Amino acid sequence: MDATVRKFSGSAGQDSHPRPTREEAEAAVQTLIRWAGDDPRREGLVDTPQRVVRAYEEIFGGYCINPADILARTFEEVSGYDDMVLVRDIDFVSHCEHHMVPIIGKAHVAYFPDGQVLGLSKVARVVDLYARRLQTQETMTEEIAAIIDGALAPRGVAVLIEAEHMCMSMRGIRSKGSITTTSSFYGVFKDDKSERDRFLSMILNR
Ligand SMILES: Nc1nc2c(ncn2[C@@H]2O[C@H](COP(=O)(O)OP(=O)(O)OP(=O)(O)O)[C@@H](O)[C@H]2O)c(=O)[nH]1
Ligand SMILES: [Zn+2]
Repeated sequence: MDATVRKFSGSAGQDSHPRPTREEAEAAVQTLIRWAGDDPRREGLVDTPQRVVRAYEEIFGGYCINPADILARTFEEVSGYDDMVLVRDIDFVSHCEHHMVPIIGKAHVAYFPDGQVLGLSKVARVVDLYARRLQTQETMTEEIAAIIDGALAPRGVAVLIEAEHMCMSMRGIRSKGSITTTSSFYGVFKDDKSERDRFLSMILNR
């Protein structure tokens, strides 16, 4: 595959959108520096376009990872364990797709296994993958729940995300410290209020 084409895109379905070259991306950063009112030729800024483009490769590296690969390995030898598995307080930094500034938060992910469990780190890796794309909090919440549901076929999945949006605190309304909560429930968590409440009490009463 052409290295300039993103292999695994986000939810917008841009799989075949060719990437600009590194030089084009660096030139765009130079333009933004000039737009901010500074001189991209001065010493402190001269290497900034290269740095920003390298940083973007890391911050937006989630487009190049296939979530199915992360979740491909499961374990069945868990002595019949079939109660809730909850991975709580998974820190993430994402970027809002409207302003491209950080969304900083925590994700809590639970599922009810049906014969197989995931490696615990894989849950955090899935959160990290979707965080490293341009996002809305709602989309990210739903994507995490849907990929775990599809890959593991568990009896239920619950995802709750709490995050602060820098686009609300550092600009615009400048409302600091407001936290947005989103959740997505599948299977048992959707159908059984007592299990949903147990999940919520495990993460909210801490
Ligand atoms: N639903 C949702 N909205 C988001 C998220 N991140 C940012 N936003 C909102 O996206 C909206 C974009 O609104 P616009 O009116 O198009 O943009 P804007 O003029 O920059 O809006 P203000 O932030 O109100 O200044 C804003 O209300 C943001 O708060 C998110 O994850 N989910
Ligand atoms: Zn925003």
